[in-house]
Amino acid sequence: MSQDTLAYEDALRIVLAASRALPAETCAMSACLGRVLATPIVSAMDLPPFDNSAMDGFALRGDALIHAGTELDIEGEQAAGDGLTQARGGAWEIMTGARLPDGLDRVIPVEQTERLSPTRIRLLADVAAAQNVRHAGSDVARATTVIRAGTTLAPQHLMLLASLGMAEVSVAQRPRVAVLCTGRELVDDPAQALAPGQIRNSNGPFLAARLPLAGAEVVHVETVGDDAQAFAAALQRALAAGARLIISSGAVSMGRYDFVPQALERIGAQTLFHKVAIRPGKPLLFARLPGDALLFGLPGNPIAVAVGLRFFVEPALRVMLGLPAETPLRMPLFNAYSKKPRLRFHLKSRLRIDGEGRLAIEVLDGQESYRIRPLADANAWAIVPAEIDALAPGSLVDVYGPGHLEFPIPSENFA
Ligand SMILES: Nc1nc2c(c(=O)[nH]1)N[C@H]1C(S)=C(S)[C@@H](COP(=O)(O)OP(=O)(O)OC[C@H]3O[C@@H](n4cnc5c(N)ncnc54)[C@H](O)[C@@H]3O)O[C@H]1N2
Ligand code: MOO
Repeated sequence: MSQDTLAYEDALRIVLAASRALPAETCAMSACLGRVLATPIVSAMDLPPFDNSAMDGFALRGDALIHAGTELDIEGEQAAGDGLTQARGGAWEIMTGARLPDGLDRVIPVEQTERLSPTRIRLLADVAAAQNVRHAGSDVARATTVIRAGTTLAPQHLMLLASLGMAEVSVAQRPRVAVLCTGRELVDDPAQALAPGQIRNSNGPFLAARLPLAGAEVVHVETVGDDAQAFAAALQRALAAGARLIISSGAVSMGRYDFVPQALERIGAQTLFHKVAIRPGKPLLFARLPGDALLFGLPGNPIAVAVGLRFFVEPALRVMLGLPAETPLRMPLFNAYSKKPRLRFHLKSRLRIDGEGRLAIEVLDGQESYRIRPLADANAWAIVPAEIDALAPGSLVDVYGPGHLEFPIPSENFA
């Protein structure tokens, strides 16, 4: 390994140190799905807001257990939505969710009663105090923290926010990101026929699709030829569009047209590292641009782009969003695996379940960084550290989901 090739852990440390948490902004409840909460949600009210019935039945009161066989007059009716009602005993016909009339303390379900006349019932079961009553504040008490800062808001959080009547929340600003694909072989327009030597741009659509799932906002996407000047001009357009993070693909390796390092030097960027002891994606470059935007120069091979995004850009996005470092899952390996020493491998993998519902991780065939078909079959990444050369089936490996906000979803059974 050449001296300027960093271990992944050292490179990651540099990425994390260069990344800054973004300030919070206010977001309407209707638009906050998937955003990261910046300030904890503290309930300003009780949930339920009032004592109410868990059953359709009759609300009663008593100082002790009311015994089966007791007969009571029906004094009134309370349906969901009915407001304040004062009761002085007797039986009140009540519906599920209806506010318990003041003065009553328990509910007997209608099927445990016998109707003696239109105005009188007999109880067919004992009724204890508080039975079938959902008390005010029993789910959420006023002034308690109900959603922690750093939570990625999902529909179940919106259920809670809606119940609390919250119109807006404070969320971390989304990192604004630009995607620049380099290479004069690239064709963006699907309607354009490929000339000899040309290929379609697949990194651009991949990055533009993955970044929003990772919590970022894509503000600029551009394809540029193999030309340092054109690249520098595209960088300026990306910055003008508000990007604070720029992801480029290609032109960071050893070829004659691998101009990204020189272009960065020319605009006065500070290269923080170039080349990491990983596969794929070894020639990955990380720089700070004048004005403090960050640039990840991802190697052009499509799987190097996917790995660069998942294991370098996404950890930076987590810092910007105020999220802690990820903890990988530990999973038994389904198949044996061996690799080249001294490089950390990021493997296209599939989380699978066996007949008993046990999880295992299968390293897929076709790990070369130009092969995109296995990525389409993958639902996870397995990591084999630099110092390990071979693993037997059943060995535990670190597993990451397809994106830092996504849990890997196991695919069909082995059999
Ligand atoms: N002499 C050496 N050659 C290479 C080395 C090396 O160490 N010494 N490293 C190899 C590795 S590893 C990688 S990864 C690549 C990275 O190269 P670049 O970042 O300079 O990328 P390009 O040469 O521009 O492209 C590589 C490959 O990817 C295709 N590509 C590029 N952009 C796209 C896109 N937007 N969509 C689809 N495919 C794309 C491009 O056509 C090339 O096939 O260098 C190795 N070489
Ligand atoms: O690191 Mo490169 O991505 O192996 O092909």
